[in-house]
Amino acid sequence: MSEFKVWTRWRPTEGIEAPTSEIHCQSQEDESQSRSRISITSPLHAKSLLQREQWWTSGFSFDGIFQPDDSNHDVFERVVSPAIPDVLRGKSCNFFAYGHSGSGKTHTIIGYDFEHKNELGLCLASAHHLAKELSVINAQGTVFEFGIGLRIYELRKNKAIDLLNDGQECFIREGPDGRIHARGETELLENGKVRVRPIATRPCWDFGQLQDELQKGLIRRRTATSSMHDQSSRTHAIMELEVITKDLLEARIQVNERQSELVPVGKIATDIYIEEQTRAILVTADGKYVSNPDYKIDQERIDAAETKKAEFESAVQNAEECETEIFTATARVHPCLGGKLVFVDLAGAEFLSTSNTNAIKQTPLEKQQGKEINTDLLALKEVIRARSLGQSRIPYRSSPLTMLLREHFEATSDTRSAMILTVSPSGDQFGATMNTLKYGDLVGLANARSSLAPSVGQKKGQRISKKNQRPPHEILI
Ligand SMILES: Nc1ncnc2c1ncn2[C@@H]1O[C@H](COP(=O)(O)OP(=O)(O)OP(=O)(O)O)[C@@H](O)[C@H]1O
Repeated sequence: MSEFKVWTRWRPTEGIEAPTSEIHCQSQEDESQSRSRISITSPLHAKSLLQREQWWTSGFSFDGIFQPDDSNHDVFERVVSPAIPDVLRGKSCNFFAYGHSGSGKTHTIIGYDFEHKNELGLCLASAHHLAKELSVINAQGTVFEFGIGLRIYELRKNKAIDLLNDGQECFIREGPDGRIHARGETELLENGKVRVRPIATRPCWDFGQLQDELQKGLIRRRTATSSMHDQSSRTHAIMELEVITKDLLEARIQVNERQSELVPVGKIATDIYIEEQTRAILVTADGKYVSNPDYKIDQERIDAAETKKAEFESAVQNAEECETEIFTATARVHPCLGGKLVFVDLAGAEFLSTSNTNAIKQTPLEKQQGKEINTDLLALKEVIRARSLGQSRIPYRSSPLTMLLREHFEATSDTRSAMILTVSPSGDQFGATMNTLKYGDLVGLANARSSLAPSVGQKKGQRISKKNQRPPHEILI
């Protein structure tokens, strides 16, 4: 069974945010389950809020709470570091950051200080750690050199924007094999060949190279101005780190080439079949379809086209087998090939609720975006819930986000994944902070089957944890 944890991270107040207007926060730990609940109260000056909007308490949904003085390194050590051995076993581990604009998602996932290793965000700290582990494996003199393949893309509606390939738009589709592919526009090549490129993978052979590529990709990340914030993250950004070798990347190029060659041949076979069937049918004056007595289907022509198509299908299959063989051969030396860390910076919490006070100011476009983001976030929660309940049917098809993440989720059996909710203690952000925590509460409760929480003080063995009694979030009860 895979493990999915939900963490909360409070960011410090910034210079202009007066400490007097901080959200009052308390946490309570259920030691039997090692889970915490959070209560927040709006600062007294927020008179504009309705009574029910001034106080909120969660269930025992959170696996841990990071305080404003916890460093990125502290977060990495507790959240991601335990997953690195899984990645080195060739597994996937997924990490989601969710929070409103300015709450600390970028600080948490990428970081702003690249000089001090303690301040690297989770993605870069993981890359640093992984690169070190791979260099140890490579130094053992194996015939394979392992590196990290980097992919960065963002999800806008039902399209993936490839940030390492000039922002190429990729369409998310389910293939005949039931797998989800994100592929670019169809390119027409010579000899009628057709090519559709997958999301680009940048091979990185050391940490410095990866850091450069990541920063270049993120510069392209779209941010848009909105009526609510100077800058708002309205898209989900996905960063994948995969253990690769040159041979693996080459084999994937070959699969893509063979698939490109198959497309026109497959189309010709389909066209010939349809043409023959159409000629063999007549439409009568009263609109009925009857067989055409003057035409005999040219079965030889259909068979010839199908035979050619089968040749090309077999070439695709051979190329796919070569890719599989690379995994088999590499696994004899080390199982790390294909291991992945996936970081998802989810679109902002300001778009979660359509009933919050900010929503009134939303433009029609922002409202539409809000609905789409809402669909994605709720679908994600349902997928996490269905997986934790061990259900046979997981609703991946409910949204483009879950379709796209399906492959990663499916590779996460018996591995560790987590969601980090980034929140601001600023009183002005109370509504957005509450929305973020509410979403984390839904995910956490859905995820923890047995932890439907009673109200405060109802259950023995629960007490306010001393370790959470740190400023600036004072204990109110
Ligand atoms: N835990 C933290 N410790 C110190 N500073 C932080 C922390 N979290 C956030 N900050 C600071 O707060 C500011 C906003 O953070 P950040 O840019 O990460 O927010 P964001 O959620 O990514 O916003 P957006 O969605 O608009 O891009 C930055 O100046 C960042 O350095």
